[in-house]
Amino acid sequence: MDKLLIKGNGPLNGTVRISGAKNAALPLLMAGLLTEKPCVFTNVPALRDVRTTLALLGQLGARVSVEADKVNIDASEITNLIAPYDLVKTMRASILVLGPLLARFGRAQVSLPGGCAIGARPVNLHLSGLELMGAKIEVESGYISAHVDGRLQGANIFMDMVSVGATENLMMAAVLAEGTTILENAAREPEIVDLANCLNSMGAKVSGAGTDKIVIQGVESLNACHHSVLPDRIETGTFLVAAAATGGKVRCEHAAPDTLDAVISKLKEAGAKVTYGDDWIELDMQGQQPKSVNIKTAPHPGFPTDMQAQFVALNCVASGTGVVTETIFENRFMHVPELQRMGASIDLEANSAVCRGGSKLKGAQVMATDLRASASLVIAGLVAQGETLVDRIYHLDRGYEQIEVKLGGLGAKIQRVQ
Ligand SMILES: CC(=O)N[C@H]1[C@@H](OP(=O)(O)OP(=O)(O)OC[C@H]2O[C@@H](n3ccc(=O)[nH]c3=O)[C@H](O)[C@@H]2O)O[C@H](CO)[C@@H](O)[C@@H]1O
Ligand SMILES: C=C(OP(=O)(O)O)C(=O)O
Repeated sequence: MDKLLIKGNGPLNGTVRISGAKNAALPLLMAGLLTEKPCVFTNVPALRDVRTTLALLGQLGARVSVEADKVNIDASEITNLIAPYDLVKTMRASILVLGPLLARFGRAQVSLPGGCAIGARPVNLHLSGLELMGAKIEVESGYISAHVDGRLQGANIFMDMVSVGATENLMMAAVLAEGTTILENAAREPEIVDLANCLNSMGAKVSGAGTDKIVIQGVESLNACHHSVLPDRIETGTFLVAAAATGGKVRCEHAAPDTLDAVISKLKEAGAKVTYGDDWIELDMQGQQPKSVNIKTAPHPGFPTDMQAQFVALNCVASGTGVVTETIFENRFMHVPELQRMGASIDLEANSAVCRGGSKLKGAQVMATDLRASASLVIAGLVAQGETLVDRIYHLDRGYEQIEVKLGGLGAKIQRVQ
């Protein structure tokens, strides 16, 4: 099993190219199921989750080809409407085939994703929304079986929690439904706007994406698409935090700074100089020790839960005490015991991590437990004295494209080992 070996060696410096966003690419690729016309996606990141998605689409009968960062999907001949446990268990976003398959073919069977390390992550909002659109749904033997007589029907759907995945699934179902669907209390993440833009380029009628009320007028069929995936705001934020933690200066290119307001504001509060243009962002820590910041995660435009672990690592080496509160997932502090193994001073109190800064971290063997927890251990390893060995980096490979190569380009001493 691959591991990362990191030798803490001072400030990161240089320029890094940001990849397309995992969380935009996965729903976009699933949207390829909505049409029999060819779909071409560019700026698709080379990630384990993307490979899983393409395997899933292939298993359903779609023809898929990949040339560098370009993915072609031809879903004209779907032969199978079952998303099996083996694939769904490795990637929860597999649930996003449900809306498109049901909308286009009137039935689908998808394995229940089940819980995962960061929380229970139920899919009740996905299912109740589809039921309001006329789907009959049964959950049996670990599978969701859904069917609809005729077409899905537009509906008024109020989601009592803000869910990115449910908003995406229901939006994809609604584009081919008969009549108008209104999604209220919708998630407002930039990846939802990217999906809506892509669907509209295929002939869908979606308005309001990026607000909490999305209105979708169903159409009978969708056209081909050619869409470039939004840059990854979480990958960008991770490199910026790594630069801040090491006292360095890093410029991220092919980025989307307008998706990073909450993160930029916290980096500035930590003492970093942050500058940006349309598609680049640069952080300069000017050799200074960062200051601890308080953070509370929230749905967009609040502070993203996917950046929480990286800021816990930053707070550990900053000056002062910072309180990091997680409000989205009930078990998203698994990086804390691993950071403690490296000498971090953190107390867990309910859903908050009280991070006492100023720790001199020491390299250790640590275990990645989920995607962003892994990123926080890598950041800690870059700052720690001596060698850090991060085990189980298959989590990291789900969401970061060649992180060791990109960090190496910024001067880090990091290598993938067996
Ligand atoms: C592939 C992808 O885009 N993943 C992102 C997506 O995950 P995902 O779409 O799974 O996350 P959600 O926004 O759905 O989850 C938010 C909260 O709602 C709860 N919930 C969700 C659905 C539901 O039917 N019932 C329910 O109770 C979840 O357990 C969680 O507590 O948004 C999360 C929150 O920004 C991010 O951390 C993930 O990186
Ligand atoms: C939690 C994440 O992803 P997923 O929803 O794919 O598990 C993440 O990207 O941090």
